[in-house]
Formats: sequence, C-alpha cells, structure tokens
Amino acid sequence: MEELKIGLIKKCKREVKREELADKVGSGVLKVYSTPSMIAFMEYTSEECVNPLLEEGETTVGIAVDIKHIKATLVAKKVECISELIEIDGKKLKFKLTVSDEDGKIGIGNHTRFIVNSKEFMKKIKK
Ligand SMILES: CC(C)(COP(=O)(O)OP(=O)(O)OC[C@H]1O[C@@H](n2cnc3c(N)ncnc32)[C@H](O)[C@@H]1OP(=O)(O)O)[C@@H](O)C(=O)NCCC(=O)NCCS
Repeated sequence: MEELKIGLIKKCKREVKREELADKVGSGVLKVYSTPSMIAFMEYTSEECVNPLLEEGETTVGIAVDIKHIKATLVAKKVECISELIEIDGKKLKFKLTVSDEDGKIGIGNHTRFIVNSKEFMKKIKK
C-alpha cells in the first residue's frame, strides 16, 4: 500500500458554480470566483491527497493558509487544483498549491493540515 511521503500529488477539477461567486459567498460584491471558494477547493484537494493513506479513524484539519489569488474567474469556467505534499513534520503536513482556470494560473500558495483522530478531535471541542 502507498504511504504518506513527500512528493504525493493530487489533481482535482470542477466548474465554478454561482454559489461560489463573491457576491453569493459574501466576500465581495462582484460576480467572480470568490477567494474563500478557491481556498476551500485547495483544502479539499489537499485533504484528498492524503486522506486515503491515513490510519482508520483519522482525518486532517486545516491549520494554516498562505495563498495569493492572482487572477479573476467567471462562473461556469473550469478550474483545476494541484496539491503536492512538500513537508511532513510529525502530524503537520504542508502542501504546495496551484489553481488554474482555462486561461492559466489563478491561485498559488501553501497550506498546512494537521492529522487528528476524528472522534477525539470532536470530543475535545467545548460545547
Ligand atoms: C490542529 C490542532 C488540533 C492542534 O492542536 P494540538 O493537538 O493541541 O497541538 P499543539 O497545539 O500542541 O500543536 C502541535 C504542533 O502544531 C503547531 N500548530 C498548531 N496549530 C497551528 C497553526 N494554526 N499554524 C501553524 N502551526 C500550528 C504547533 O505549533 C505545534 O508545533 P510543534 O510540534 O512544532 O511545537 C489545533 O490547532 C486545532 O484544533 N486547530 C483548529 C483546526 C480546525 O478546526 N480546522 C478547521 C476544520 S478543517
């Protein structure tokens, strides 16, 4: 079975939906792909990159993002995210990310996730 190692890569593709636009998300007023939606796509792709290789009962949670949104994208455009695992520091996993639309790069940066046991993580949160 494949193991968690530096160099793992995941690519995900999707189409920009109306509910992902800045005026719908509330992060701006224009009808363009929102930065939070792009970051969510980056988080999803990074999670997918490593989740199949975790122990039973484990998942990852996002703990840091350092992202640049460099170009605007309209609804219905196709976007692709590439996430590469570039650092493993105990339970901390660092990913390098690129998001492109049909015309080129729209987002770049790094994202860190932390491996947790799902049940224990939820139990520790104060109600
Ligand atoms: C991930 C989390 C459980 C770690 O907490 P913990 O188990 O108590 O671990 P610690 O606080 O001892 O941190 C462990 C390491 O991660 C680092 N770390 C924790 N949070 C960090 C963050 N946000 N950014 C960078 N590093 C972080 C700590 O500095 C420590 O590093 P070290 O081992 O080099 O000293 C906690 O930060 C958390 O719950 N974050 C919120 C995650 C979340 O809800 N995400 C949204 C859902 S996906």
